[in-house]
Amino acid sequence: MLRLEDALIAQGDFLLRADLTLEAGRKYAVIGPSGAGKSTLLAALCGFVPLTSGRMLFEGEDITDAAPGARAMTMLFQDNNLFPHLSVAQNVGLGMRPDLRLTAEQRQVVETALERVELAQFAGVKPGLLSGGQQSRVALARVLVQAQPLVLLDEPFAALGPALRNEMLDLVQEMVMQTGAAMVMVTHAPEDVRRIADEVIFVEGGRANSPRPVADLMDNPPPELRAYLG
Ligand SMILES: Nc1ncnc2c1ncn2[C@@H]1O[C@H](COP(=O)(O)OP(=O)(O)OP(=O)(O)O)[C@@H](O)[C@H]1O
Repeated sequence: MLRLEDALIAQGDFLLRADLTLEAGRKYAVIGPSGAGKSTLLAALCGFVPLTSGRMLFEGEDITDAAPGARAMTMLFQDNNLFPHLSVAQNVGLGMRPDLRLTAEQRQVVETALERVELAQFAGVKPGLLSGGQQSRVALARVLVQAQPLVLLDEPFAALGPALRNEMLDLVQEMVMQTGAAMVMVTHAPEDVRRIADEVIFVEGGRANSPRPVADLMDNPPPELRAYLG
């Protein structure tokens, strides 16, 4: 589905190389030491950081220079990126139309997404009045209404407690299974890897390695991964 071909990604003096393929409907965990370039990889995938060299292909089409909004993917940020002056429903609606001129049908999609994350009763409320977990669910509902084939998550639930985090991870899983989307999630928690992912992208030493099946990699980690896992 998505191919990074001989890619070189630069953030200031930091360089990351990647040559890998993501398959439709698969779930990938991105792991690696702090500062290894996990966020940089996601930022490049969704177009916030340009490739210095190499190409990115989506379904065979060259999207190397495509603007973030023109890519068939959604990014969920750690801070949820909610607008405090808009209601919960409006924050979700932004996923469909940035000018919020929603048709009746689109409003129905928003309502269904809010039901899906069990927040229907908070549709008219400002996000500031919600708990951290509820705010994460608003952001998830916005991902849901966008219905893109690739969902990128950069440590989305790091600020939540363990029980709530697991609940959110399960909800994300359900969502991507329902929509058939592929998912790429950065995580610092090795225990999340088996819970959420089919495959692991290990980022280390200036390289984002090709995805490997979870069991294959976690049961027989190469020395660098063993050192990271501790
Ligand atoms: N905007 C920037 N300008 C310059 N250097 C940057 C910028 N953003 C990140 N870097 C550098 O790029 C490298 C990779 O950072 P990145 O955030 O991708 O790592 P990470 O693996 O996601 O780390 P962490 O697990 O700590 O979040 C780091 O050395 C960082 O200092």
